[in-house]
Amino acid sequence: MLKLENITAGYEKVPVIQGINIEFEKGKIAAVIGPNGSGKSTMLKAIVNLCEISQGTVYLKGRRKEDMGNREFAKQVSYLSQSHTLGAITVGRMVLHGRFPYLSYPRRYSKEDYAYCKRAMEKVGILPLQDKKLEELSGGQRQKVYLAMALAGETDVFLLDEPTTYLDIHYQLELLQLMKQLKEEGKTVVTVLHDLDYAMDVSDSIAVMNQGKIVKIGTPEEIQESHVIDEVFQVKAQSFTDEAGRKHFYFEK
Ligand SMILES: Nc1ncnc2c1ncn2[C@@H]1O[C@H](COP(=O)(O)OP(=O)(O)OP(=O)(O)O)[C@@H](O)[C@H]1O
Repeated sequence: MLKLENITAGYEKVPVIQGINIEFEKGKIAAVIGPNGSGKSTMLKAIVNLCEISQGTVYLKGRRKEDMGNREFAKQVSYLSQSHTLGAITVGRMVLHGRFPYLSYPRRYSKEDYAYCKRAMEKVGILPLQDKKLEELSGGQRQKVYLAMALAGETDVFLLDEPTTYLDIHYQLELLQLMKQLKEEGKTVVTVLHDLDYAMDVSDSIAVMNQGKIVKIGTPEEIQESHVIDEVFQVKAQSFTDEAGRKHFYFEK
């Protein structure tokens, strides 16, 4: 579905990620894990033109990204950023931005656009907040607004950079459920996660990054067995299996 071939990318001509080769499949959830500064966000940003690609090619459904218009690409790939700018804008208007790639002259949102936004706000439980201004919301509520904006695009691919940030434990679990639901709908989900338990639980595959490179790609089981987590995070990972048969991690230095 989405393929990165030999991607080198960074900021102001300084490469941050190098030689990235990975394919994200339809109807699968891929988690990206790695230490702070290892290049996880940069990899997602490279896909959506938020940093400079100096080498390599991004393919979407077999087509080179540079052969597609930005708008066409944005109709198929949405991106939830780790950091957000705040404007004096209502929740409803913000979520409508997710429909931006679909706007054509005279740049008026259609009934369909409003319906998609309503559905997205319902999915993340923020419909009652739609007339509130973003600046009046808590961090977690805002995170849900940006998530709804990403969902409103009804794209085939979702790139989510640390989507659980600011969310309380209840909504973190709801978000994992939402990702699984997107997968059931045949969507491709790529998510940067710091919580390794969540990454193991939700994903079909895990890419481990360190110092700008992907050092391992595998199923959660393969990653668990490989000791790569110990190496890149410089910890000793221990695990136990709960009564429901789920494996949990804890770490020692
Ligand atoms: N806008 C930018 N301009 C210059 N350098 C940047 C910029 N954004 C990130 N970097 C650098 O790129 C490197 C990788 O950062 P990136 O945000 O991709 O890492 P990350 O793995 O997502 O980290 P974290 O887990 O802390 O979010 C870091 O050294 C960072 O300082």
